[in-house]
Amino acid sequence: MSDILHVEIIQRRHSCLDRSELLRHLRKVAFDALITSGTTVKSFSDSVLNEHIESITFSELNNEDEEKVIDLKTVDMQYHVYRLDLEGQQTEVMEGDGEEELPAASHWILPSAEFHGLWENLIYDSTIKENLLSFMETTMLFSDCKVNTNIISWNRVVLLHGPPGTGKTSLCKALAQKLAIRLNHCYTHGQLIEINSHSLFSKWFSESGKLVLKMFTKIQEYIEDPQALVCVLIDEVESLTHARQSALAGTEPSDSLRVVNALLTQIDQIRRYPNVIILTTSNITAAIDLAFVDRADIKQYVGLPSVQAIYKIYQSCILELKRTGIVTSIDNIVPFKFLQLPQMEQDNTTALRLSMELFEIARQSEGLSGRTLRKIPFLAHAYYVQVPQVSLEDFIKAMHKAVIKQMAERKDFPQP
Ligand SMILES: Nc1ncnc2c1ncn2[C@@H]1O[C@H](COP(=O)(O)OP(=O)(O)OP(=O)(O)O)[C@@H](O)[C@H]1O
Repeated sequence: MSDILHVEIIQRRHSCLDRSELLRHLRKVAFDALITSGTTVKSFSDSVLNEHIESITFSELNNEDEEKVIDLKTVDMQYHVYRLDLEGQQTEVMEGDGEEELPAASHWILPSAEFHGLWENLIYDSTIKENLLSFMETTMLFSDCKVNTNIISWNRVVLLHGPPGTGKTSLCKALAQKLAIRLNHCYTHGQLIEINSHSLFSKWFSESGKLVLKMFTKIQEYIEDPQALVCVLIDEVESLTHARQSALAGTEPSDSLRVVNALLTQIDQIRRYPNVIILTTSNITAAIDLAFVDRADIKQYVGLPSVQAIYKIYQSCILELKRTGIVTSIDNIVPFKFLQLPQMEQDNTTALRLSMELFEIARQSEGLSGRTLRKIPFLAHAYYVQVPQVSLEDFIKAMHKAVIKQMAERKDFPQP
């Protein structure tokens, strides 16, 4: 069985070429026989491609191996042509009983420009991303082929849990976007609806389970379009448990129990549809309602990044600052796997020396969440650089100081 190489093609907005015509043309153009996985090509020697295509990205499904060189002749290429939606986030409001408007959910059409690159920029050591994607692809295949759910059962519910700031919400959004791209032979577009758990259990909302019903009636409208892949994201599902427990303990009106039950019933109803997936997250694993845990097929723990992942996150930040001209240097940070090679010990290039310094900073950053790590370069610049351009060497020094400061500040907020 040959490996699959996904070729994701973003068609320009003004392009009116139809998909098959575009692909026919693309197949005629000779690309380099060897390509590095993850490569994005933005300009082409062919004028038709330049006019109609914004970019092409080549990526292997199970490729955790950065810089892996792929021979295009040996792989099975799967093409995905799509356009990015520019509308961005829309807020769905519900009218409460007192006619006040409550923000109940956020809504995006997928693939959205807002989530472009999100998947690639989430960095984990394990194959979390790939496992989630193959799980979802199997789900969709089984639904498509109408596998009898009384014989083989699966839900369409994913639960990501773990400490705050580890990228769970972003991963759900990125997964929805990736599915909308990869499954675009089945669905013309995706709809992502992020249910606002806070407002769901707010005083106003919990006054009536009717608002939950109203919200799901709206979601149902999207589901009824068979050409749409509908992804429902429920963040912080532990608030659901909290609401149920408070209701049982009598500290909150029993109405909130009705809201929780209404929500669970609605989830059960919509997860039967072949074009629906439900993505949920929680920061407090122990507190998730069992009623909910049982519904999830995938319960994936998302933890704090390891040194290797931290190094890669920092590397991507530096690359971005180089792209934008803030960090100036001819040297590049060496990919993590090359740092480990024995022959590197004899190599004393500036790039290697700086990369080893970055590795040391990564080591000192262990324990920080992905959210904090992505702020370090900003803090480094704001506190210790303060000029429009800086050399890579000085910037790495500034990052080191920023990490030391961050670690010292954390001591003021001891974690339980
Ligand atoms: N492993 C990671 N790789 C790259 N970036 C990450 C990683 N983890 C978190 N981030 C970045 O941190 C930010 C916060 O992520 P996100 O809000 O998705 O986390 P979360 O786990 O849902 O947090 P919370 O539970 O507090 O809502 C995002 O901008 C994301 O890019």
